[in-house]
Amino acid sequence: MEINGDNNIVENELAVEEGDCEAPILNSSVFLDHVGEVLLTHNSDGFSWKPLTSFDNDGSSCLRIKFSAKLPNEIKFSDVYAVELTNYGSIHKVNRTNAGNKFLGRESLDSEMFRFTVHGFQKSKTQPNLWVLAVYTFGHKDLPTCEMWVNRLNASLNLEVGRPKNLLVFVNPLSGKTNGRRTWEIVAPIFARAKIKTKVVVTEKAGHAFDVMASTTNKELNSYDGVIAVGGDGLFNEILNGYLSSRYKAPYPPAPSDFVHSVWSNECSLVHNRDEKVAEVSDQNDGQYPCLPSSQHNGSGLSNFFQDSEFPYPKEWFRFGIIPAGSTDAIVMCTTGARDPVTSALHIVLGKRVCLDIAQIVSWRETVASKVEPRVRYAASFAG
Ligand SMILES: Nc1ncnc2c1ncn2[C@@H]1O[C@H](COP(=O)(O)OP(=O)(O)OP(=O)(O)O)[C@@H](O)[C@H]1O
Repeated sequence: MEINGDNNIVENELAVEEGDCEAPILNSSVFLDHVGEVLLTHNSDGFSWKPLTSFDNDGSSCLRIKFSAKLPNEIKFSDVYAVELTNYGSIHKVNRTNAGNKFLGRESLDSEMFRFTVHGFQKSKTQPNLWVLAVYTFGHKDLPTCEMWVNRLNASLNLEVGRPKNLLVFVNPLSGKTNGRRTWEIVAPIFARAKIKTKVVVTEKAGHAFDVMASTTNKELNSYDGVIAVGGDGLFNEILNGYLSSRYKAPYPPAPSDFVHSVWSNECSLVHNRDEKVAEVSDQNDGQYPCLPSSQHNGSGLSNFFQDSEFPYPKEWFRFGIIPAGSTDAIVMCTTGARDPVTSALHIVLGKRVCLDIAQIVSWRETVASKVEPRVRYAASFAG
């Protein structure tokens, strides 16, 4: 490790393995707010720091040690969502004084300097599914040093894959107890810091999000990395249904009349009440699907999904997110495991994802003109 006399950055070329094409490890002596002077090190997958002032060895006789030990001293880039230069200002340093006195072992000193801030999260100790914002502010007397760290850390963040850059956000102002707008105001700064562009649509009535999703052109939809619901389960389902209603091309299962006809012609055992149009397969056929007309049943139908030439599979994944503001929020309990808007926002900006199974539910209804028409709904399952 090298630190020059002025505490400026020194590239530690020796730390780079031969043939390693990653950026060389970078070390700097900087000040970490509320901790003091540290040696900050940029690694291949994150950064870490070590206090530069000596501490008592036993780790128990000085409050300062206890204080420092509470903080993590290594952060992975996968857990960081923004790095920014902050204004010139105070850094609180902790200076050890009265070393022999364990109750007076710390003194806080403020210094003015240039600063940069790293935004990440920490898991709550009591509820690991709950993520809380963590902010690390570093300071140095030279602006170029801070700028260099910001550039270097941002360059590493840019290598993180799967993070969204542009999102369509629906806010239901009436969700829960009219929580939607307030919830969005709480989490919007997280998206802004992460430099994620958001187009926000505040819904005006039931069905608004469905209509927007169904009528948005595929070209416009392609410009987004995903769609976020700030609301409850109802809003999420509306978005999902609006998205799929005009785009999903799977064939429907047979109408009850086709089903009954097919079953009779195949002489399958069936209990059928013509009046109620209910068909039930006997035990003998449990777990099979023998009575579907072959013309209508072509497996899952997934091969037809998104084969619309206007909607070529644009991205490997089109994502749906939910920031809970509703009255039950069952979906987030299955995804993040915490009914907390900040946790959800962090999952989204960091590009975390879970697989989503979609079930198509078709029910048949008879119209006034005695025509049987399908009524199609989609439901998401997060079982994985
Ligand atoms: N501006 C609006 N005015 C009235 N209804 C709306 C509006 N925006 C969305 N909705 C409808 O409100 C329904 C419920 O919304 P949401 O799921 O966000 O909140 P919620 O309080 O959790 O409700 P629920 O428990 O019924 O799901 C949605 O299905 C949607 O159709």
